[in-house]
Amino acid sequence: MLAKAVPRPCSGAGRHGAPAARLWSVGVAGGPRRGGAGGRLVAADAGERMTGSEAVPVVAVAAGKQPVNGSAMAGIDKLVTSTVGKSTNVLWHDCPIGQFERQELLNQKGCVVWITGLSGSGKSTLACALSRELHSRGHLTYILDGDNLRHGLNRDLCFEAKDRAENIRRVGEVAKLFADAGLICIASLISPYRSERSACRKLLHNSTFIEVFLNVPLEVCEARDPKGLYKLARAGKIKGKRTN
Ligand SMILES: Nc1ncnc2c1ncn2[C@@H]1O[C@H](COP(=O)(O)OS(=O)(=O)O)[C@@H](OP(=O)(O)O)[C@H]1O
Ligand SMILES: Nc1ncnc2c1ncn2[C@@H]1O[C@H](COP(=O)(O)OP(=O)(O)O)[C@@H](O)[C@H]1O
Repeated sequence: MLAKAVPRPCSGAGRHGAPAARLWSVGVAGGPRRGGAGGRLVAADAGERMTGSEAVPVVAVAAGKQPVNGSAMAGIDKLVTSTVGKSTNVLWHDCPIGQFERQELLNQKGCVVWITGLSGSGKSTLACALSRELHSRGHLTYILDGDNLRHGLNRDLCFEAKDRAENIRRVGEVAKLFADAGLICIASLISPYRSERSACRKLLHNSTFIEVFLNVPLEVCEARDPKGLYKLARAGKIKGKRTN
């Protein structure tokens, strides 16, 4: 069923000429949907459109400038920016079209099916079969396959432990975005570290996270060895194929 939602602009919206103080309030850390590490900006009057001049303060604050009394920014009582990782002065922008509205549009719930297992255990095959089946039932899916992602997003990573951990972290973040978009996201990567998989599960606190372990014995995977990786590993020609 299609959503009843009328298209509305994103956060920080306000009627042209209206005092900016009406437009924003600092919201509710740990509110119902999501939030950054610090406080977050909530559109108090999000049904109205922001004009170019009103947009300046957000840009200015996002750039780390302080509001000045009597300036165009004087009406904004308080904008809270956060330091997140290596990024300073960043702001969380909310939009009235959120996960709920997108899910309504798609008539499905966003979630992540995370398939983990040894190389050759059948992750890609299962991901593809699941995607095909769900697609035939009218569900929108997207596969995040470890092999495929290493052709682009993760091409800078190798197979040392820290790179695998970063690989898993990035895929978790992308999976979170897909689930937030309302899709059924199927992630299929070796993801050998329990701690990293748990971190991904925690990231997905707004969506269902289903972990599927393909419990296929090493000997079976090695006998399949479709890419010849086990052979190379046994010959000492590649490293880092251990899981723990
Ligand atoms: N050590 C090493 N050297 C070379 N190639 C390797 C190595 N480990 C994995 N692979 C191949 O990379 C594919 C993707 O791995 P992943 O990103 O899923 O691995 S991980 O989650 O980061 O551990 C992975 O895909 P699958 O075989 O489909 O699992 C392998 O083909
Ligand atoms: N359930 C299964 N039974 C037997 N062979 C399988 C099964 N699933 C996958 N395979 C085969 O195993 C090999 C590895 O499968 P693949 O999906 O590429 O594994 P992974 O993505 O885990 O590396 C392929 O040749 C595939 O056809």
